[in-house]
Amino acid sequence: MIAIENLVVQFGGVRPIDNLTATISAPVSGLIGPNGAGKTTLLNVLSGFVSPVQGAVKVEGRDLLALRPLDRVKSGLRRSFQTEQVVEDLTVAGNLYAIADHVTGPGERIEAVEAALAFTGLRGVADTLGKALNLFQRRLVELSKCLIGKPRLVLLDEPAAGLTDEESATLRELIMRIPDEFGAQVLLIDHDVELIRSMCTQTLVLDYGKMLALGPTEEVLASPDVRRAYLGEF
Ligand SMILES: Nc1ncnc2c1ncn2[C@@H]1O[C@H](COP(=O)(O)OP(=O)(O)OP(=O)(O)O)[C@@H](O)[C@H]1O
Repeated sequence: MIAIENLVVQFGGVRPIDNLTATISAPVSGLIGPNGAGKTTLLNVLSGFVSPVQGAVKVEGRDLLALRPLDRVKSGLRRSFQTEQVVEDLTVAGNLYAIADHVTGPGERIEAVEAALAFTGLRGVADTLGKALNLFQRRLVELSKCLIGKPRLVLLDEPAAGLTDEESATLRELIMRIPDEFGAQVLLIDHDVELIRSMCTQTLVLDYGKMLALGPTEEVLASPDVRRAYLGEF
């Protein structure tokens, strides 16, 4: 469970997060909102790239903001980026070991990498260099990285961007299995409202850094305020 209280992020005169209070508890939750709504900034606060000027965030009751970014990772926070961050000159397995070295004990790293490769179906390309991968494989590497060690909270920033419908469906099925198989909560940003509808039982909608709606996804997407913010896009 992620409990956000009175959170404010300020960049000069811009407030990408403007006094946000929200509790996100579903196993797979969505974070949506128009461009510039503050979605990525919120993920940046959770992962430690951005420090808020005010407010608190608790994850499973623990004060997240008191932890340094690496300690957040060690405590189970994982994150993927809009632009995937695969290291081109490392193999797929090498990319995963680079994470495992920080988050698993010496006796656990091989098992952790193998489990992630098996889950995402990347075992067959474990020895392939990052630069030889297609976009789908790169997105799967990103997801695999999030599953190394003992993830507790997985933050995904547009994980299916640029994928075909078929690839997106495969990725979606994998993400939906994460809570049961890895015991982690998932929070994902996406502009594809149908993807959010099909995956997320709970959705938070941001608009200009404020909460526009939070609740069961179907109810949230039916809200006139939310539909207005999207200017009839869905
Ligand atoms: N480092 C920064 N310095 C100044 N302003 C920033 C910075 N990062 C983000 N912003 C501004 O904060 C606001 C929210 O940006 P953010 O990237 O969080 O939105 P978003 O909802 O993720 O948008 P998108 O859907 O386009 O990715 C925008 O107005 C953006 O220009």
